[in-house]
Amino acid sequence: MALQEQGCLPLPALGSCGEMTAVQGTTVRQISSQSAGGPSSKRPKKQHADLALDSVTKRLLEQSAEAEQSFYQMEEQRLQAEDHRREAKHARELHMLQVLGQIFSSIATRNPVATATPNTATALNTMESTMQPGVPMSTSGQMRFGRSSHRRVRSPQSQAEWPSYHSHPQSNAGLVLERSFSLGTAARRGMDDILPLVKNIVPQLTSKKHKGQDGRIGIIGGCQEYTGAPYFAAISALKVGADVSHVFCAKAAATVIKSYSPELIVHPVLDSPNAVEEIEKWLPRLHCLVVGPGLGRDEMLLKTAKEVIEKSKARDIPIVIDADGLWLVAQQPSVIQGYKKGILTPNYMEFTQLYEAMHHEPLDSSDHQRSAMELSVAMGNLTVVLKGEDDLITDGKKVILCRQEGSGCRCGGQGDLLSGSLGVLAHWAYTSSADMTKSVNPSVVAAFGACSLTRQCNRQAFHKHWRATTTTDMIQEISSAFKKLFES
Ligand SMILES: NC(=O)C1=CN([C@@H]2O[C@H](COP(=O)(O)OP(=O)(O)OC[C@H]3O[C@@H](n4cnc5c(N)ncnc54)[C@H](OP(=O)(O)O)[C@@H]3O)[C@@H](O)[C@H]2O)[C@@H](O)CC1
Ligand SMILES: Nc1ncnc2c1ncn2[C@@H]1O[C@H](COP(=O)(O)OP(=O)(O)OP(=O)(O)O)[C@@H](O)[C@H]1O
Repeated sequence: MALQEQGCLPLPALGSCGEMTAVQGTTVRQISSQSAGGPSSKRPKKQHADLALDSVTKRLLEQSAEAEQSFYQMEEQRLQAEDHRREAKHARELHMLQVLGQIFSSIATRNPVATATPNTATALNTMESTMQPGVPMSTSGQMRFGRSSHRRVRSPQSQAEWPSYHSHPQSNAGLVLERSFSLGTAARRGMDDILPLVKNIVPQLTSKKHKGQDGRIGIIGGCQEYTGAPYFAAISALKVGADVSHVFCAKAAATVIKSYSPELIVHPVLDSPNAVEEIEKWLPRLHCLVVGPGLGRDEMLLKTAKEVIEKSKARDIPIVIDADGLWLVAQQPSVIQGYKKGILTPNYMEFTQLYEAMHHEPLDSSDHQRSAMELSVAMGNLTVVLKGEDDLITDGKKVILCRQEGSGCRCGGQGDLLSGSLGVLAHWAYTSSADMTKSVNPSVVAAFGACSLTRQCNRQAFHKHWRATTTTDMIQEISSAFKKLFES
């Protein structure tokens, strides 16, 4: 208004109105033709020109006001249309939720002792992918698929007990839902539920303990070709908080591994004729075994690894199997099949080999969760950690996703960091009371912790080193990543 009083036109109105520009053009022409007149007619012509200018300005102001008004009208109509569209979408989503609620209730009623079999799980996954979880239901952002469906279907008891999934038949049905939703928006919710359990298993640092009590970990691996992998696993175990880390490797690898770090205890025994006896001597002192990083595929080393696994099972310690150890399992599944404290950590390639070895048919790559559960069940409900864009953890009854943000840097050796860390966490999880893990499978809790930690290390190292990130850089981050995730 003030601008108009000063004779200035509102710019947006002028800019948005073609007619006005034309009027303005006329005005300019009129003014210039009038100012081209002779000196004798100066005064009357000037008065005439002033009058013309006044009327043109008035017209311009009127048109500007009209344009402004029509602009606001159009904007109001647009907003109304958007409101209608949003309301319709909201109503459709609500309807979908009601239908799903009914379906889930009927599943729970028809099958009160339902367990999360791969098939049910897959059916639910399919629904979930149709629902595109993660999309807010309303623009207010108050209601999201995972949470609202979850409220509708789970009984208060199962909700209170989650993630305890062995105790109550109804909680099993609720669990299936939890699982299906936990793969979407509530995957983060699932993470939120497991993370406190990982925190629970971390032992207190106290002056009352002696060396070794927080973990003595053994790594079976390291040969002529691969010295980095067992080192990464062993040093990661120490950095996570184990007190002692042993590496049982082939002679050719021992001096090299020792030279990387004085912290490690290195036994050059893996290719010696009495390898099993040499390693067996140490087993009573070990809390957990990690088999496979840098093991290679030499027949003799694999045979030794197999026998060491057998001896360790008899001692009831957790056994993490990674890398070439998984090759061994693919050849001879019985070596670990049915051993509840066994944890397999395949990457996708290793997973495919294992799956096909167990099922004698090609892997259906369209449903990783189902396949991972099937593999776990076929292995006797061993915990399987399928590493990838999301890490998928299952004991055949439930699937948990770890989506801790990592980075796009896939330097070799990250899996070794994971398996070494997992060794320590598995020891802590199995020596914690059931109360601490809320009766969740300790292997699952430990696996979730190790995956989160590895990914967080990857993220932190990547922030510092970008493309140059290596596993050594990630190992440097273990201390602060661990603190951030589990001690804050
Ligand atoms: N510094 C060291 O000492 C290190 C030693 N290490 C040790 O080396 C040993 C052998 O391990 P490994 O990495 O060569 O065997 P593995 O993982 O089967 O890859 C073989 C091929 O499979 C593929 N592939 C892999 N992942 C995939 C995926 N997600 N999705 C799809 N494809 C995938 C890919 O083939 P591509 O398709 O690229 O041709 C890859 O080349 C083992 O003992 C290990 O501990 C490592 O720990 C690294 C650090
Ligand atoms: N596409 C991905 N996006 C994000 N993180 C990933 C991705 N793939 C793997 N990771 C992470 O990297 C870690 C190691 O997985 P990876 O598949 O590299 O194992 P690996 O091949 O056995 O490793 P290694 O090189 O030690 O043999 C896992 O914790 C996983 O979370």
